[in-house]
Amino acid sequence: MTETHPSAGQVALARERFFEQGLDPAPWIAPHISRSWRRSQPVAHAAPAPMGRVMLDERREQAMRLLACAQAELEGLAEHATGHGCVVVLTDAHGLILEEIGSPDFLPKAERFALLPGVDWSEPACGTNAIGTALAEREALTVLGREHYLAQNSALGCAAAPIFTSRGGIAGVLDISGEPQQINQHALGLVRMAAQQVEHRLMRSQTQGQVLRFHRRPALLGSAREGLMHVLEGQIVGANRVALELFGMSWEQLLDQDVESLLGRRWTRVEQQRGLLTLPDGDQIAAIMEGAARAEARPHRVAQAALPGIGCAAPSPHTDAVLPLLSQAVRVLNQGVSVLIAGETGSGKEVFARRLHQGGRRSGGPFVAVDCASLPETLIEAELFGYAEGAFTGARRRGMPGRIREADGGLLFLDEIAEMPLSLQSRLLRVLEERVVTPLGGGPSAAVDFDLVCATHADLPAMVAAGRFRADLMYRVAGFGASLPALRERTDRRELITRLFAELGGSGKRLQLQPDALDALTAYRWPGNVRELRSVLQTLVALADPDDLVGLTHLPLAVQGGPTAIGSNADLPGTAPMPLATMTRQRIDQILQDCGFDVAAAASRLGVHRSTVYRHLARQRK
Ligand SMILES: Nc1ncnc2c1ncn2[C@@H]1O[C@H](COP(=O)(O)OP(=O)(O)OP(=O)(O)O)[C@@H](O)[C@H]1O
Repeated sequence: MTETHPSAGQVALARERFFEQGLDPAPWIAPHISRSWRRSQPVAHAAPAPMGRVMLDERREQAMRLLACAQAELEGLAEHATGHGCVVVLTDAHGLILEEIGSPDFLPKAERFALLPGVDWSEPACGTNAIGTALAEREALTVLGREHYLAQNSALGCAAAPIFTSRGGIAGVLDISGEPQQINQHALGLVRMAAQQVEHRLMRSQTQGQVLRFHRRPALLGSAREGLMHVLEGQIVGANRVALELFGMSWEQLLDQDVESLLGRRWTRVEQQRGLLTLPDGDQIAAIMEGAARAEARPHRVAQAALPGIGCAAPSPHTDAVLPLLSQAVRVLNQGVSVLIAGETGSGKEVFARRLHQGGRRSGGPFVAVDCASLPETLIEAELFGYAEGAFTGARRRGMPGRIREADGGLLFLDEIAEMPLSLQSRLLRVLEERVVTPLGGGPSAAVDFDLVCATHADLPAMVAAGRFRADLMYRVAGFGASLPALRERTDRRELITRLFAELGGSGKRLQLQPDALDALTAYRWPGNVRELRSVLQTLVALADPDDLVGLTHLPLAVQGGPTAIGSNADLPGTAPMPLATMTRQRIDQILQDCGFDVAAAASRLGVHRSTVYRHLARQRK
């Protein structure tokens, strides 16, 4: 984008035409600003508030790979920002600020503008601004002074660039903000280049298949300016923007193509091959095919301060036994098939759903999660399908679009789908078939397009047999079944424990998990699965002093060994295996009793959500 900036007078004129006379501001202002003002018209004028610490930590955790890969650029840009009285900001794919560093002079002002971690700077939340508008326009741009939609931001100047995923989605946004006069073409160039670097690192951190690297100038192979294609099982599953430019193709045209038909046979299934690649225009350029995620391409280590609670945030997907299932599920989801995730409580169903979203074709769209179990039956209909103005007593005056409409263009995650009331199942099925939602209380219907992922820990076929779940809906939602192993069944649990211990602060405090402790942690049955594991590890890290050796005696008694270790029969009466569900129910009852029926305490000991315990109690009452 080339930018010749309008003068302050021109912007003032454009504002008057648009805000006071309701006219098109276009002749006086950059086209992206006028498009954005029009999109921003429903935005409220209140200052956005930051989300709570716990929620923000969750969002950071979800963006772990982005944070790890962007750390070096954040630090590099911070040097420039500090020198110019500015701050650097990294957001996630939805415009939520994850990180902010920079000039101590500007940080207090940034706080006044709510330019803070945990604040949503998407266009729907804040109107025209560099972060939200770069997300909406999918390009690097500046928004200066009164070009901001909200007058309260008119003393701010920002340059932002989107960071693209290798499938054309958006992973996040890098932004430099300061006084408007500090933000110029140079700042824009810097964030644009930094975003390209982050994209390069994100792609080089792929762990499966091969990566083909190429450039017209062999000397630039290995730099962030090289073209990259990610090849998995003979198909092109990812590419960076340089590759698209060199091949003159869009992501839609390039992705999922057969690598042999595009590049010729010699580039398939060979690693460490150097040679000449023929571009569509006939030019031959230098290329290297290599195995994905070579050691030097690992994401940067994230500084402890940058990511509280997670020491070395770069996940180590080599140790992730769930990855093959995830990549299968992404493939089918990308073909429009619904995915049903099954697994015990705490086994990571929601985490899996979020990873599906991140890896899928709609990663740039919203991820909308609805927990069907936590909503009362009377509210779930309105929550899902929305309602028209004044549809029922207590309804918001202006109506509500509903979660299904919010998921348009993205992914709808229906957690605990088995808890969906029978009366609503047919309505949901109709929406899934017709892709049209009609709000409660009438009003116009809206077309919707989203990918669907559901989760359950119930036995859906048994519920169908018992007449509690519609068979047609089950077939519709369970196009592909992804069954997550319980933690005690995971073959990679030793590596997972080691990694999580490091990520949850163990590496930041330089703690060493002793072999006897690791053995006991690996042998424990983990009825609350990864959730329980995380809570035990977090406690261990919190209680340890820097440089401590963490041994067997530091572990909770239950984990130290004995009755609940894998392979022990202590949970089982006689030698007959007990169904898992019964075992889990008995354990919840036991812990509830131990805790004097304090649900919060029992949930924390079990390592599950309080809602899981409430659901368990509700089931007993039926
Ligand atoms: N692979 C993983 N790495 C790190 N943390 C994980 C992983 N999988 C799950 N967790 C953590 O475990 C906890 C439970 O995960 P999640 O909510 O996805 O489980 P669930 O199966 O949906 O649980 P429930 O059935 O109770 O809703 C969360 O804190 C999550 O961050």
